[in-house]
Amino acid sequence: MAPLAVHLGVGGRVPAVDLQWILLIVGVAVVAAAAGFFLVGRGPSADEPTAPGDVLTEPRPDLPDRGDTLVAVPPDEEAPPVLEALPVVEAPPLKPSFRDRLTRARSTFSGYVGSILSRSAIDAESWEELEEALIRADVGVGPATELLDSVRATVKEQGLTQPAELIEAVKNEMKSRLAGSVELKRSNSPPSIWLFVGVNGVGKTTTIGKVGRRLTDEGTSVLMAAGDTFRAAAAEQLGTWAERCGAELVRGAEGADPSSVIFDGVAKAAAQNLDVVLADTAGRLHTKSNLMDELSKVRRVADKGEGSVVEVLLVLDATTGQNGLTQARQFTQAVEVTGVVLTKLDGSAKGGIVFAIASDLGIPVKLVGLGEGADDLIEFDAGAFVDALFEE
Ligand SMILES: Nc1nc2c(ncn2[C@@H]2O[C@H](COP(=O)(O)OP(=O)(O)OP(=O)(O)O)[C@@H](O)[C@H]2O)c(=O)[nH]1
Repeated sequence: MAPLAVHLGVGGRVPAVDLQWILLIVGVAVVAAAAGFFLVGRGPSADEPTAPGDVLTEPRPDLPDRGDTLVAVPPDEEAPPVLEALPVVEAPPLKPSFRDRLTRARSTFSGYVGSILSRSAIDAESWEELEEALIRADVGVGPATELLDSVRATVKEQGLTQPAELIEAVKNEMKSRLAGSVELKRSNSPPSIWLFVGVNGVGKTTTIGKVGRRLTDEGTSVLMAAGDTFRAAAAEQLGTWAERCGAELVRGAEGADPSSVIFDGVAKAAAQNLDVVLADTAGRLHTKSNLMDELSKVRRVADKGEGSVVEVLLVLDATTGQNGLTQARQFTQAVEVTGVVLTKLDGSAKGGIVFAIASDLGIPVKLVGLGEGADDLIEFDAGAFVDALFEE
């Protein structure tokens, strides 16, 4: 090797023979380090964070689960290609449930139920608390007394002594009083006409929108007839719902005769072979006899053409409590009401009105509004409703 002089620092010199040794040692060290890297495991240790692209056997709680299938790969197999991001599929909206939306109504009941359950036996106070809970929930004095009389008879007959048994007996009695068909009828000769009636602002137009959405989603063809010619914005509102769900719309000029608008709607639906006509009517005070007469006329005229009126749905606002019962009585006299739609139950502590309607008028509650959204309408389910009221 030719003698070389290498400068170290400012003035140091290293002899050529020493330099060869240094190069040899450095070379060996590099080779040893590289071998160590490959031998001492390639994956991260259990407590090291995983790098992107790593494959896991367990889902990572810190990552959204996209449903990808992840497979463990032995350390010396070649890693699979990184998974392509899957397209995000939107989940269908969850149906609202009584359980989630009846928090206000439940809050009326839960204190009483807790107190009754905390006792060691059924005593006089248990009955008093039950009665108070029912009246505060707007079941009404008459229906509450009737209901508790039946429960007393059951308690005696079956020799019940435990508070939990008492609560179960009350729930069963409530469920049996509310049981009934919630099915919305269809006419044998289409179109089926469903008329929506009620006082101002109870949610008629919104309910028609929600019902239209449900029907069109299941493949039923729908026409919405804007029979609320009194409030201009109502027809606009209905038009928006119709557009959103792909329903036909018939509307008249402001102040037009609502009977003729609905009649035209039925005629158009018949001409186009549509299945259901959802007919809106203006909100009216049940105490105004001329307006109630107008409603009787709407009902008669709607039935004159093809198809027939198979549902007259009285829309009631659950937050008005016992007043809803007075409305129901008056509307039933003007038009034969076939079912009730109870709206705004999501914001009401007065869910008990359901019992008052069932026992006083024998009209079934068929639909329930649990919010303002298009999907916030469900069929009335007596079992789920009563269970939700009593949940602690
Ligand atoms: N929280 C809640 N709000 C509702 C529900 N149903 C309707 N609403 C609201 O109630 C208000 C009145 O609804 P509308 O559909 O305009 O009532 P209407 O009966 O057609 O009114 P009029 O045409 O004036 O008689 C609106 O703000 C709706 O969003 C429900 O189930 N829950």
